[in-house]
Amino acid sequence: MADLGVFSELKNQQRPVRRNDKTYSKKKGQTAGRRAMHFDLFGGGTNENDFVDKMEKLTFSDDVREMTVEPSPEPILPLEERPVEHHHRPRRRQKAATSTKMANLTWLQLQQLDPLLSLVGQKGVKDFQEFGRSIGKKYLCTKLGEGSYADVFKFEAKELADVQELEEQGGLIVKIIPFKLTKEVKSDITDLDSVLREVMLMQTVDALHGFVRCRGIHIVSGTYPDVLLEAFDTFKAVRPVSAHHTNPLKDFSPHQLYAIMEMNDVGRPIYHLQPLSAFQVYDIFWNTAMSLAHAEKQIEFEHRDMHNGNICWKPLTKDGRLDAAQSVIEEMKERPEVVLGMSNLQITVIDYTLSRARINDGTGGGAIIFDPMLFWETEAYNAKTEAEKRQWGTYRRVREWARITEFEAEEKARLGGLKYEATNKYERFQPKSNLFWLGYLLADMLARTPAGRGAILPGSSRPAKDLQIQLWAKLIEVSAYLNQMTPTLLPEGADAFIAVAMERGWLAPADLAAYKARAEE
Ligand SMILES: Nc1ncnc2c1ncn2[C@@H]1O[C@H](COP(=O)(O)OP(=O)(O)OP(=O)(O)O)[C@@H](O)[C@H]1O
Repeated sequence: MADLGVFSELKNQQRPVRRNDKTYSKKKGQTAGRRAMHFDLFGGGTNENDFVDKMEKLTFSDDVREMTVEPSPEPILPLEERPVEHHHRPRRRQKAATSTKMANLTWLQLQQLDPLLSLVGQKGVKDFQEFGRSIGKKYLCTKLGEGSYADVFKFEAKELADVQELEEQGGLIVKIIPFKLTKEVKSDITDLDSVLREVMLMQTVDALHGFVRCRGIHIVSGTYPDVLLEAFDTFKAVRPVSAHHTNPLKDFSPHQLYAIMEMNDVGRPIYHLQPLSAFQVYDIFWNTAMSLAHAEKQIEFEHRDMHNGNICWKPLTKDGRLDAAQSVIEEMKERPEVVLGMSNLQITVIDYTLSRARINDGTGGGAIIFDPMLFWETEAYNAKTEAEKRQWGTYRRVREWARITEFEAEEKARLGGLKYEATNKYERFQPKSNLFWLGYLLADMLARTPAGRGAILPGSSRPAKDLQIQLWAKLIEVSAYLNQMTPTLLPEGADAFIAVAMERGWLAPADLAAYKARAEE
């Protein structure tokens, strides 16, 4: 399939990031805006570098701080409104390293942290309590959600004067990932390598349209601050179905290491959006497909875990509109040239824990970041609901394709009489995985869509009705294509798929142009 090069004109704004410690220091400095936000979270008013210098002294010590903490009493739990409709990968959160382990860090272990600290521009490990004190002064914290590894909080400015500024910067979300230096087979706390990978991926996709902005990353150690513990408890009380993590004071030692990622607020996961209109599904699906296509070209990106908790939406405009404007569908006289964007949803792909990308170092030969997905080699999860089957079926499809590609590479080498260079199968660039996840995404949304009359927005004019019927028909066709076609016959990846979609009339050239215009803004 001819590559239309539809994304080649978009500027490559990647910040070069290198893997080897010699080159970490070459990483571009943060912009003033970023630094300001970064600075805020650790108690503004002084030079951040002074603070970093102070923090430098805050490296691990051998003295074990004895600490008995009474857990806060669990409040009476009201029923959560609705259950989560996606499932995190089966990694139980287990007891973290004990305080003795943390206190016994050797010089070698401290050396281990060095690449991560260099990557985030830190000279030492910061103090988690200090972080808590400074954010507590300025922000109200709400826990938004949790994943297999992390807790995610939303920060809202307390002072009216700061509210607008924060809003203009796109809000403030903080993901807190406890991690340890070593990989243990039976532990589910993230290890240093995984954090390094996620940090590098965050920094790499940061400049790409349709991906979350990374404002800053901090490496801290210490006891979970009260301000976050309160938010943690409230979440458990209000959303017991989603709250799986136990109180961090119970789980973690006072020397626990955490990576804190500051991001812009990209709204809520799409599983919250129901029922979905044709305009919404069209926008969510094609925006995601085009963002993936662009990322494939720029950084050989594969998401590999794009379930419905990892795509978020929020209104594009300040009026908060979340679907086609009533006046537009009532007064529509003919099909508009541009359909993309009618729902007014801004779509962002998040969570790159399992993602694969080539770090852009400006040479085209940057390091490849990938998760070996060892946990997924043997499968123990028994999917029950249709939604679970869709999600787990997609992990399986990705794995099968990786196995086929590996087998083919071996065979090719054997037939050519060449020595087979063993490569981890997840290291290879197999953008078809993006197509499998796009197939999942569309099927998931179509399954949550009302049938018959409910599929058409009330008050629609005849042309608006026809447009919605047409959009649904095409989306169903695309879903069948992505989900029923044998993988070998599918295009190479999302980029090639966009070309097919244009040829088949599933995506209008004007919509592609509208996407590009927004991406270049
Ligand atoms: N930038 C953001 N803006 C708004 N909400 C966010 C943001 N980042 C994360 N969230 C919320 O937090 C939840 C968990 O985040 P995330 O998926 O990154 O965690 P995780 O531990 O890596 O999850 P997983 O188990 O899927 O690997 C998301 O489903 C989303 O609701």
